[in-house]
Amino acid sequence: MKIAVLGTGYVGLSTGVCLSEVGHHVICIDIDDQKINRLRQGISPIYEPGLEDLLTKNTAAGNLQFTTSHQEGIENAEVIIIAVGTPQRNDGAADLSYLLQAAKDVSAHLKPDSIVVIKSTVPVGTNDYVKSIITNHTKKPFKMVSNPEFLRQGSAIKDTMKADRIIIGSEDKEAALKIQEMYRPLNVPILMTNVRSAEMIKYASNAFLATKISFINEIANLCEAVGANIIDVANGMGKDKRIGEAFLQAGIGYGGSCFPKDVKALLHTAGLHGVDFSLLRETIAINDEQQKLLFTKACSRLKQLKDKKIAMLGLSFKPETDDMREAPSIKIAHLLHEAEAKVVAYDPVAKDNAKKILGDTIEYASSVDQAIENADAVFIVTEWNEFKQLDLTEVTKHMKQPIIFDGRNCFEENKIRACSKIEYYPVGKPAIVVGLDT
Ligand SMILES: NC(=O)c1ccc[n+]([C@@H]2O[C@H](COP(=O)([O-])OP(=O)(O)OC[C@H]3O[C@@H](n4cnc5c(N)ncnc54)[C@H](O)[C@@H]3O)[C@@H](O)[C@H]2O)c1
Ligand SMILES: O=c1ccn([C@@H]2O[C@H](COP(=O)(O)OP(=O)(O)O[C@H]3O[C@H](CO)[C@@H](O)[C@H](O)[C@H]3O)[C@@H](O)[C@H]2O)c(=O)[nH]1
Repeated sequence: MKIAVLGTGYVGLSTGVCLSEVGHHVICIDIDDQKINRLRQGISPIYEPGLEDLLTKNTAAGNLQFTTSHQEGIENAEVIIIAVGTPQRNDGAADLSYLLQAAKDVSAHLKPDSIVVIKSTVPVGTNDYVKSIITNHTKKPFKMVSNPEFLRQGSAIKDTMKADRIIIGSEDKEAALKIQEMYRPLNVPILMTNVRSAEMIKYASNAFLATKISFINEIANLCEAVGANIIDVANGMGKDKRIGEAFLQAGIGYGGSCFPKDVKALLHTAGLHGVDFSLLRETIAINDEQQKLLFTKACSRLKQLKDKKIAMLGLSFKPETDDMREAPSIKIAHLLHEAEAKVVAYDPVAKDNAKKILGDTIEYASSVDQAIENADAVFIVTEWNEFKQLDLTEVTKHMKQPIIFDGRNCFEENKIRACSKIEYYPVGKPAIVVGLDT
């Protein structure tokens, strides 16, 4: 099938690369010529495991092309997938300006009877709105399908190739069957719905997962207060199939380009329809507080943060990505900066993106060793494998005071107790102090 993808971000690029891998002819279009130039050279503009290999392989095989020309990309395509950004507006609603421009770009070059697929996350009713825009800009017949995306950053290729489900929402059976055909080689479950249900499934899924995280974080805070252990509690809860083990990792809150904005957008949609979705307000409020947890604990333990050296391990919003959008590290860095602490951060891949947001609010180390040298405390912000594998005896030896605030519960108790001197503060579990009087 000849497919055009608009937008070579996390979603568009992963989708384009995977559809080419299963034998389709894909042309990816972006307005960012620097991205397209890099992609043409086989260089991925984002850090995403496995992406570059498939990119190089399918470009060489002739299945995958890149262009900045909407005409070149769209005029021969049977299926046009829109995967442009829908960021958050100041009032919490989704900003649809990129999408509406993309719709105009599509209508200018549409081949008759092609199918326009909206993969971007869009509020209920947006597909109908986009359909009216395209109809107003072209006389050619076309069909529309809503096909929201559920991949996670850091595992985008795996999530696309082995998706739990694909949602195809359309009022046009022929168009839905064609998109089903497009995905058939992936051999994953496909669910057909109407357009508005498809749009809602995306927001409901993200809001549910975000709420699950806020719920487990509140349980973790309660565990600390009553002397329970969140790891055992989450494990015990997760064994119940009705609850499930996934997304019960307590920590310093959710971040990223999706949960924060999508929960707010759903709340905004509810408000527009007179529904008071107070649960979502609480999900957001709990998350905002949880992101301050390490800072609050450090203030209480160290009393005065002024001129203290804090080593921040991890900047990206989760491991295996260089994405800094809504990363908890941003709030933590600002709080520490306001308290006049000296922050030295290390992240295996997110340093360049972090610099664009945090500038010289913090210093950037090029290794864990450099960050922790002579530190008064370590904050573990992102659970990169590199950090989970650290030898805590070595780490604490190089610190001024062996104090670790672990926002992602990276270490087993025996590893901590093997240290001769350490103060270790996890989330939702009792602190561990070895070899020190506190
Ligand atoms: N990032 C994720 O993990 C994820 C997962 C599922 C769904 N989503 C949703 O998918 C959508 C895209 O997210 P993303 O993270 O990939 O975005 P992104 O910001 O990484 O990429 C969007 C790309 O679209 C390009 N673009 C903008 N207007 C264009 C146009 N008119 N023609 C061609 N290209 C254009 C931009 O230059 C940019 O490269 C959003 O709606 C998001 O909510 C994201
Ligand atoms: O048990 C958990 C799981 C996740 N997180 C945090 O939640 C955030 C989001 O993580 P994750 O969902 O793994 O990454 P995303 O790439 O943001 O993916 C989410 O957002 C995407 C965009 O809509 C959806 O497609 C995915 O299905 C959805 O999981 C991160 O900050 C994680 O640290 C936790 O704190 N505890």
